Amino acid sequence: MSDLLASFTLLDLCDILILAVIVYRFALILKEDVAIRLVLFLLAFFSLLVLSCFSGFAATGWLLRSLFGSSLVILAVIFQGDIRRAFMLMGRRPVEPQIRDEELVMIEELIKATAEMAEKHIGALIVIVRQHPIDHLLEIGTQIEAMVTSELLNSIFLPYSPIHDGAVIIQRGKITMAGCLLPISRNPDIAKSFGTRHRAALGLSELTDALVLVVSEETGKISMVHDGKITYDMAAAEIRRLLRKGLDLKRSNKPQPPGED
Ligand SMILES: Nc1ncnc2c1ncn2[C@@H]1O[C@H](COP(=O)(O)OP(=O)(O)OP(=O)(O)O)[C@@H](O)[C@H]1O
Repeated sequence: MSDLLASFTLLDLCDILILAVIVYRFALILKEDVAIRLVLFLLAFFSLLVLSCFSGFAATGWLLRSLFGSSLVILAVIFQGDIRRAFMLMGRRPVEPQIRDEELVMIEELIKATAEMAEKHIGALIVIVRQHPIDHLLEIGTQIEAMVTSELLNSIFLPYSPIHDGAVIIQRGKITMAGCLLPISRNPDIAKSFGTRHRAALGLSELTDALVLVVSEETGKISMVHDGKITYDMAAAEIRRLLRKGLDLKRSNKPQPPGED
């Protein structure tokens, strides 16, 4: 030990300090963005390798030369997560919602109807059933079996229509009921500004996976409710995006009957 200390020079001290800096910088680099990390890592590595060749830093030179031999393996280990992600992205096609033409038409009808009703401040509540059945949660209602069209939705919710109060239910791409009472949410955190129409939408969405569109009679704003959450004052593009996504998820979760795509 005393021999070791006696032969310890200033050069050795610098050598150890350099090693400490390399380890420290290396730890910091790992926290940064992958591309920057890679460039910085390679730059630091080769600069130090060259430096150590022309200086007397034996330990640093030895370490870097040893590392250089297996640098590819080391890089693969350090960046394994990023490399895996890059390969996965390379092999993956962009995910577009898989949605049928009839559903696209239905979505456009819903967007048209809600926009028209919002403009005229006609209140509306429209439930789009996905996987969970909701029949046991509906109190009253009138059975209908009709295509989803903006004209029909507009006329159902007209104030003098006998079935304008309550919710319209859309199942399997058809309007199946109107004038339905939904369970009201008991969530105390719902903003006081939301009345029973919005609370009914929230109540159903807390119990099922249905998507619910609400047009406020008072403000003329359109909201979408799902999973017990409300997105208030939505533009048509956002409604379209969420409906497409929601109906696509419905399909991907559900076992397909034979013959269906
Ligand atoms: N449980 C329910 N299920 C379905 N619809 C309901 C229910 N309760 C109330 N509604 C509908 O909401 C209407 C009353 O809306 P209210 O003004 O209380 O709510 P709101 O959330 O403030 O909506 P708006 O912004 O349109 O006024 C009723 O006329 C009825 O059509």
